[in-house]
Amino acid sequence: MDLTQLRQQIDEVDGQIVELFKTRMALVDGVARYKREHSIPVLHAGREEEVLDRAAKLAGPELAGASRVLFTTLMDVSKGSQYSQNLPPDSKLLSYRDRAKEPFVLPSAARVGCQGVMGAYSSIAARRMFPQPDLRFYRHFADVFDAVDQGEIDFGVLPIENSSAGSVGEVYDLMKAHDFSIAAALKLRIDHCLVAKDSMDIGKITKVYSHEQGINQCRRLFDEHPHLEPEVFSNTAAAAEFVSKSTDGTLAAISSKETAELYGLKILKENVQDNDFNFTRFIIITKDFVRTADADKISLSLVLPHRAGSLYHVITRFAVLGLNLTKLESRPIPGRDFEFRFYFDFEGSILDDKVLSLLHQLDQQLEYFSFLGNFHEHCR
Ligand SMILES: O=C(O)C(=O)C[C@]1(C(=O)O)C=C[C@@H](O)C=C1
Repeated sequence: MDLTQLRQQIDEVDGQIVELFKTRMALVDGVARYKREHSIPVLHAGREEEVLDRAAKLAGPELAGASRVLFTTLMDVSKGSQYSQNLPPDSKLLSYRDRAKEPFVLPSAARVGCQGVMGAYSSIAARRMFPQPDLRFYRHFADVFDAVDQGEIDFGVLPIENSSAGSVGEVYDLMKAHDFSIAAALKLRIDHCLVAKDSMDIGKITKVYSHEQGINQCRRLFDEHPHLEPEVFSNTAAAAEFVSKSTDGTLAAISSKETAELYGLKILKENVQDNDFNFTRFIIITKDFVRTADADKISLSLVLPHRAGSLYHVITRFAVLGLNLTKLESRPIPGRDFEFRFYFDFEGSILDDKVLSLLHQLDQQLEYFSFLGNFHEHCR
C-alpha cells in the first residue's frame, strides 16, 4: 500500500472516530441533564478511573499509556461541556460576570500608590495610567497592598515582570496573600540614561549610582568606560536624587529621562541599556473586581495536583477551547516539597461562556484556584 492509500484509510477511520466522538458527547449531554436535575456534581473521580482502566485494558500493553492520555482528554472535553451547562447560580464567577457587564472606566484622577520615590519607574507607570494621580509612595511592595486593603489608596501600581530580569516573585506572592483584582496592566519601555549635575565628558565621571538592575542592564557602558565605578543604590530615582544633592560634580546616575528632569539633572547619554528590548510590565490592582470594556486578558493563580501530567491536562483544556496562553509562571509553595503555584495569563473575556465554564471547571477541580482579573494591557 502506498502513502496515499494509507492516508485514505486513516481518513476513513478518523471519520468513524468523529462519529463516535459525537455519539459520546450526545450521551454526555444526557449525563449533564441528569446530574443537573438530581444535583449531582460533574466530577466523578471513581468513574474516571474505571473508564481509564477499561480503555487501557482494551488497548493492550503497547497502547495502554497512550489510550489513558486519549481518554483523559475525552473526559476533559466531556467535563468542559457539562460544566458549561451546569454552572451553579451562586458561583462567584457568575457574580464577576454580572459586574463585568457594567464596564469600568479607569479614572484620570485617583489615589494611587507605588513602591519607591517620585521618579521611580513605578511612578512613571502610575502617571501614564492616571494622568492626574494623587501619588502616594511606600517603602515596600507589601505596604502598597496594605494601603489598598485599608482603603488608603484606590489603586496600587506594581512591577510584575521585566523583559531582561524576569518576574518579580514578591509581587506574585503578595497577589496570593490578598484577594485583589488586576484592573489593568502596562508594558513600559525602560530607557536608561546616564545623567549628572552638569553636562560633562564621560571621562570625567568617577562613580555611577543606580539600582542593581539598572547597573546590570547597562553592562556595556561599564565595559566601554572601565574607569566608571558602579555603586548600587536602593532605586534609580533615589540614586538620581542623591547625585543631584551631592557636592561632588564627578558623580553620575543611571535613571529614566523623566527622573533626570525631575531632579534637574543633565542627560549625558541616552539609551545606555545593553538590550533595546527592555520592558517592565506593571499591574494596577484594586480591592474589588472591575473590568474595563477593552479587557482581553485573564490572570489566574492555580495549584495543580502533584502528579505526572497534571500541568499537561490543564494546558490541554486551554488548547481545546482555542485560548492563547500568554504567560505561565511558577512559584514554589513555602513548606512544600518542591510543589508549585502556577500563574496563567491567557487571552479571553469572562463574558465569554466557554471561558466562564473553563474557569468554573478549574475552580471545582483544583486544590487552589484564584481569579486575579480580566483586564487590558496597555503599552505606553
Ligand atoms: O459518568 C459520569 O458521571 C460522567 O459525567 C461522564 C464522564 C465521562 O466523560 O466519561 C465525565 C465526567 C466524570 O468525572 C466521569 C465520567
